[in-house]
Amino acid sequence: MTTLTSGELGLRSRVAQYYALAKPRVIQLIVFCALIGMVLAVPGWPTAAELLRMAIACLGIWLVAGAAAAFNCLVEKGIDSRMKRTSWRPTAKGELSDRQALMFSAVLVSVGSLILYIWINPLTMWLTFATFVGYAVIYTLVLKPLTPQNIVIGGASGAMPPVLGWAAMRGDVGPEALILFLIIFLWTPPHFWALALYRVEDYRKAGLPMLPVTHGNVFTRLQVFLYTLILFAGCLMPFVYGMSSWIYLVAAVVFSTGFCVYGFALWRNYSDALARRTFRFSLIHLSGVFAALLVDHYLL
Ligand code: HEM
Ligand SMILES: CC(C)=CCC/C(C)=C/CC/C(C)=C/COP(=O)(O)OP(=O)(O)O
Repeated sequence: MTTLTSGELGLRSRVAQYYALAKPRVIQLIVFCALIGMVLAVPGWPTAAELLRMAIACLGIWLVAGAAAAFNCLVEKGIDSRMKRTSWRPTAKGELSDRQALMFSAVLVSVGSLILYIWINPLTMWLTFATFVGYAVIYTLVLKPLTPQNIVIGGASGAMPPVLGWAAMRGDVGPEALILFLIIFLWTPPHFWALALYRVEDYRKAGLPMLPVTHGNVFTRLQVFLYTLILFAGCLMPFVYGMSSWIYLVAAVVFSTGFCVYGFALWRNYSDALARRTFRFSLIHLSGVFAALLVDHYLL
């Protein structure tokens, strides 16, 4: 067994702190959605060159998205330190200084943008950079402290990954990519408000105007349910438009029915535990729907 010196241990925990700043779990799903955009943009099985292009584009998007997350952690260190869920973040705890977080974000966004510009195409680079600005500046700095519709408007940034993926492979923005954008855009409010319902005290303490804080629990539950219904319709679009076949349709109906059932149950009979399960199901829903697009693309 090898024993680590205190220097090596220090380095490991430093790396872990920077890694945490990039919100790796959220970014994983973001990059997965971008990858599906790439997969659908290439008819049939990809060649080795296309696979390499997908890998490079995923890396570039991962880096820029990580930079956006790190910038968010820096700007919100005060808010994060007041919320139970986020008080552990290295920026909130003062383990990483403002300068370190800013440098980290600047390096990631620069390297990621350069990768996209040189090896993918300028359109993907600019769209990804606009997404960075949308989340890091418009959502985090302007919308989040301003209006309970913050996550609806800001959700446009989170919905961009399939568009970025499509642009990386085709060099344009096709209607198929916009349909995938619509799905994530409609998915974001029930995803976030389910969480905000059981974290309402955190948001109240932090002074953020999230919907359950400004409009209360009952109104937010109704919004979650209504959005799951519109999302159901949105998830049918890939089939209706002819991009996907019955395999996708079956999966989309099953996952979206599940989400509507959660939305309905939460609306009628609230508990924090059910809101937590609804939030967790939102992640299963989006991962499942996008995985179904992938399976459908290669099987039929
Ligand atoms: C404005 C849009 C969004 C907001 C406000 C939002 C908000 C949140 C929040 C507050 C959490 C933290 C949950 C926790 O710490 O317990 C979370 C988790 C998560 N979100 Fe979102 N989200 C948004 C968009 C997205 C998008 C577009 C994706 C992916 C495509 C995504 C994927 C995830 C994942 C995978 C987690 C779980 C992370 C974990 O387990 O640590 N979110 N989201
Ligand atoms: C370039 C590119 C593809 C960027 C993607 C943009 C991005 C990182 C979207 C993710 C959305 C997200 C992490 C929301 C968290 O909301 P929050 O900041 O309100 O959550 P918090 O309370 O956990 O900080």
